[in-house]
Amino acid sequence: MQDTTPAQPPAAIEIVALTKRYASGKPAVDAINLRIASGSYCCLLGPSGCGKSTTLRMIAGHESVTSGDILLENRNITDLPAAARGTAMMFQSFALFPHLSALDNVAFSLKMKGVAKAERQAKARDLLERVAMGHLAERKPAELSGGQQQRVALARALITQPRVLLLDEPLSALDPFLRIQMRAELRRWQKELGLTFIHVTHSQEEAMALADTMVVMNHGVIEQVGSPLEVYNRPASEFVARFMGGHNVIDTPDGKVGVRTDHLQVLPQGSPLPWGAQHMQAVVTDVEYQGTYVLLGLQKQGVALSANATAAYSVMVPEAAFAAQPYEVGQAVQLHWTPEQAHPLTRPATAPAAAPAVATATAQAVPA
Ligand SMILES: Nc1ncnc2c1ncn2[C@@H]1O[C@H](COP(=O)(O)OP(=O)(O)OP(=O)(O)O)[C@@H](O)[C@H]1O
Repeated sequence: MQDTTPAQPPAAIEIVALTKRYASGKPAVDAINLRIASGSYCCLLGPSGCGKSTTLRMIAGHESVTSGDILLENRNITDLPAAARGTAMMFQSFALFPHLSALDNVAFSLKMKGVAKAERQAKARDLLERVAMGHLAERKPAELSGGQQQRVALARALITQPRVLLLDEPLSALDPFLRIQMRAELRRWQKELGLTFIHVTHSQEEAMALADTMVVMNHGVIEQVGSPLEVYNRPASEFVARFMGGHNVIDTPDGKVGVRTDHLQVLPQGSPLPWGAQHMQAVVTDVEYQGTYVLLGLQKQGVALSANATAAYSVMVPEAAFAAQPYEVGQAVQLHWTPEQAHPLTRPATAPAAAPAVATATAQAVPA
């Protein structure tokens, strides 16, 4: 019989039951399974201490593995030294040598390998040209802007011709404006080079902007793997819904559900509800003007409000709708939503993932 199963894109990295235990107690990374498609941009995302950097360092070979396996294009690299893996790492601070020119920084690893000066400098110059830094090749890092240093760091990582580029918070040293600009450059480089990028970040916004696939981690386990659209629209757990932001977690008789702040609707008390709508009574606790919309903070009716209490629910009301029907702090209202807009949150916030099948991180577009 013919096999009609769609072929999976080849995996650049496959992680099988990978565990890291630093000391007794809960592992920093707890038996995670993950498959990262070749040529994709994958972001490992999660709060501080969730195990994302440890995972990246184990892939890089900068951290030993307690148990489990790491495969790069079907080659088991778990116990190989970092330089023999086919990966390269780009760090948060770029880690450029301050006393070396951009050219010598890029050529450095070839020098360590004993490559002749003319050859290594030609390769380094070629890579600096590729990242539009050829004209600044003789400058020292201190004479370069943050964005230029990042380009040098990228060229330096690429000179070893890695199959997979690992990026540990590569944008966090940049100011907010430059961060957004360099984010776009990283994305463009990844597509142009056709390499697999694995990028660690704690920023939801950064991961959403960059990733083909987001891997959301918490307490050493993977909570969810999916495209930014899938993760944002269908958070799998209460943790993911709260961590991604823009969602309300609502207790219903059938369990907790997630409803986006722009999908939750508000009506004055006593107004007729749309047919089939699910609803609850609430009190307005905050009214914030945000330009194109007004953000209402609300609390379930009957819950005592203290001065420092944060709103339990948020609703985005378009500016024009708020002008037509304004709301005030202290006002009793009805919140409603359609069943289609409510996504069941299957797991409690801190429970470890159920025994996972190998989660697959697929590319949306795999450049040649
Ligand atoms: N060298 C180490 N020795 C002992 N514990 C460590 C070590 N490195 C990390 N840990 C612990 O392992 C857990 C995961 O750390 P990890 O650095 O991977 O988290 P992270 O998600 O990258 O956090 P951050 O965003 O703060 O860097 C944390 O509880 C951390 O304290």
